[in-house]
Amino acid sequence: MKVFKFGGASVKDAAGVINLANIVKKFSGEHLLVVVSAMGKTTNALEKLARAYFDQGDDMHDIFEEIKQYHYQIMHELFAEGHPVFNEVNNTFVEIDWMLEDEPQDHFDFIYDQIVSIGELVSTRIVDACLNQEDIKSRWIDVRSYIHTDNTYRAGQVNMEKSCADIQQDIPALLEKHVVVTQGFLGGTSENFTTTLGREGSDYTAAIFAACLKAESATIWKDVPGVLNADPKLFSDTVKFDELSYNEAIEMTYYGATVIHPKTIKPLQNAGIPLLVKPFGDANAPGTVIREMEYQKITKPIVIVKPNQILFSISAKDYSFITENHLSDIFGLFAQNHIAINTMQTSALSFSACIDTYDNRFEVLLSGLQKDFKVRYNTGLQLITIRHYQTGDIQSFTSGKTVLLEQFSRNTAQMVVK
Ligand SMILES: Nc1ncnc2c1ncn2[C@@H]1O[C@H](COP(=O)(O)OP(=O)(O)O)[C@@H](O)[C@H]1O
Ligand SMILES: N[C@@H](CC(=O)OP(=O)(O)O)C(=O)O
Repeated sequence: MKVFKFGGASVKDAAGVINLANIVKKFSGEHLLVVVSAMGKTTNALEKLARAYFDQGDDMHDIFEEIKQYHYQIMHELFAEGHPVFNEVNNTFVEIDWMLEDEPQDHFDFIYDQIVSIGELVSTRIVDACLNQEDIKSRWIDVRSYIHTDNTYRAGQVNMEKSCADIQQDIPALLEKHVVVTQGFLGGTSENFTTTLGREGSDYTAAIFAACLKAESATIWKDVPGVLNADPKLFSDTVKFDELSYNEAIEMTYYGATVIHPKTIKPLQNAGIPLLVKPFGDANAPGTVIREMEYQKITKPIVIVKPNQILFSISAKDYSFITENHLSDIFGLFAQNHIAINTMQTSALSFSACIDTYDNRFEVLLSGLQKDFKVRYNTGLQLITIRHYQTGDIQSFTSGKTVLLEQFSRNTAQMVVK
């Protein structure tokens, strides 16, 4: 069997949904499980809705209306009046309408997950209905009954053992007769609440299903020809990799290459399943195969630009050295606030750490650090990572920018720049 994952860009309009159905048709002899994300930029819009509801903003009904109209427009292009999918989608939207009628009682992350998750619940109803309309026998399943997480809302931690047990129990029989369609990015807690796995987490969902079902491969269909040496939205002279080792792919995604969610590779590597990254605009194109490779010679540097970075400089208040005890306290605070460090450096008197811009967690971390340390920080920075660099490469990426921190290992150069 194979697992396919279609992201927001591939189902951003009615033509995208039809294109998905045509790709699935090409694989009609195969057992297929299809993971789908929310349509287009729906998750961003739902994030705005969650924030507006939590803050009781005047615009919350307008934001939701726009989300509904976007989906209805696509549905009207795909289905005749009275098709049962209109009811299914309405029922999902109505749950949020009811929620918006009352004032928020729960914490933001919980509310976020209950609202944002409808993007995938609705997109999969539409894809499932379209496949059936195109004479592909499709079956919609609710992923929240299969991907079991703890209750860390917005960053659900997956219980692989429990998830795999349920996936293995039910899905193979369904695949005998149907293309199975399910939601990326979502999970369910033991109390039956909805969680999300972190932004862009649908790739990870596909990897979990592939690993549990011992798939022959997982394919993520993208708006790019495959994995390139840099983001084509930022650089014009990119080259595609025909093949990439799991190791290189993990390093790229860890440093911020957004083409694949960072958690995707591990379950696939552990199960020895290749990950194919292919263009949804040309289903016959080879794309990139990510697999186990003893050695890979990379001749063109890989460049990853991570925006919205904050650089901390932390020093003791009494001018003492940064000791291992200080470091232990500092790392403890980062861990308590679930904040990952993207790159770091120590000197005699200070410890520097570069992190993503998280909404409210940054303030909590800052006030924790300020109790015992002198803290300075810069926001709005970029972290540039260059893998397999030549010395001459660095200058071209930093010219005209102020370099606030730089670090070089044999393979990897990193610069935090303004
Ligand atoms: N190294 C890279 N190779 C290819 N694409 C990249 C790379 N780094 C970043 N990207 C970006 O990833 C995008 C595809 O991922 P994404 O937008 O998350 O797709 P989807 O939401 O449809 O799954 C591309 O449009 C491209 O801008
Ligand atoms: N819809 C979610 C999950 C996801 O993975 O989306 P995409 O596949 O479009 O990146 C998000 O935007 O974060």
